[in-house]
Amino acid sequence: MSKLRVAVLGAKGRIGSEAVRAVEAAEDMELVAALGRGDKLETLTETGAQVAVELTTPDSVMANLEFCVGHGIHAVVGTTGWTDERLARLNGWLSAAPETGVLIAPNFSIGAVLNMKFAQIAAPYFESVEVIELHHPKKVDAPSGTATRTAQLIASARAEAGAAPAPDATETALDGARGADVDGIPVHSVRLRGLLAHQEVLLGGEGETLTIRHDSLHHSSFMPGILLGARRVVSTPGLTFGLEHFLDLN
Ligand SMILES: NC(=O)C1=CN([C@@H]2O[C@H](COP(=O)(O)OP(=O)(O)OC[C@H]3O[C@@H](n4cnc5c(N)ncnc54)[C@H](OP(=O)(O)O)[C@@H]3O)[C@@H](O)[C@H]2O)C=CC1
Ligand SMILES: O=C(O)C1=N[C@H](C(=O)O)C[C@H](O)C1
Repeated sequence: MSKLRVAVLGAKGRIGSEAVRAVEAAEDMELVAALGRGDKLETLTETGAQVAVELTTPDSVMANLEFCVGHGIHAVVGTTGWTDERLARLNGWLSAAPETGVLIAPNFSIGAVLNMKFAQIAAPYFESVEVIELHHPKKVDAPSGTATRTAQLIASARAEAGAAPAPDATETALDGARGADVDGIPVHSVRLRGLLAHQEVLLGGEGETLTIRHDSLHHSSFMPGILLGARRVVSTPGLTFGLEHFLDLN
């Protein structure tokens, strides 16, 4: 059986360098390109890449995806910074390339995907819900893509169930004291040396609390999800948002 031809974009970065090693170690894959900033995207077509694993930065991801989709190269994307406007642009490119697949995964680790799923299930049953994400201090953005997605999923689960908005402070002495507001859910970001990627969803009701916590302790936690994404995206045209769709969790 021929091997899946995979390229990594952002190959010198924290997660990209780990992805290079994971693809090289996968028996059913061949690493055909490992690109850093400034490297030519044409390498992807020259090397016959079938899947590009995109692990760069929010300022680079759109140009990379425009090239990939425009050349029929499937993409597995971990890079953050997704807005409705960016998703609409990506969907526009995909509509002109109906056989091409793109997976955007806010988080590739199974524990983080389950953290989001469990939070979604629990959210309607508690009066109060808040998200705390904790990351290494070199992380480029805040809040994390995972926390933003978690809050969106929580908010839609609560809206569907007809849950009332959580009670909140009527006054704050300092801006930011209640975190960022993502669809009505407070999201708090901690940046701390020694950490990698962590998230707590705190839920509170009458006389009880529930805490759903996940810890990524090493970038290896993201690798099975990236490899699964690469294997599945080639037969999944269009945009898939969230690894849970490839884990059949929905
Ligand atoms: N979905 C998930 O599970 C995960 C997602 N992430 C996300 O992945 C992204 C990268 O994170 P991280 O590895 O920590 O960041 P790093 O800054 O360590 O890595 C990003 C790398 O991409 C390079 N780069 C920038 N632009 C381009 C380009 N146009 N082509 C090729 N390479 C480029 C950077 O080069 P230079 O240094 O020269 O700018 C850098 O080497 C972030 O958005 C992060 O949030 C991270 C972990 C897990
Ligand atoms: O930058 C990181 O490190 C991570 N980024 C992703 C995010 O923003 O959610 C995934 C994970 O949290 C690690």
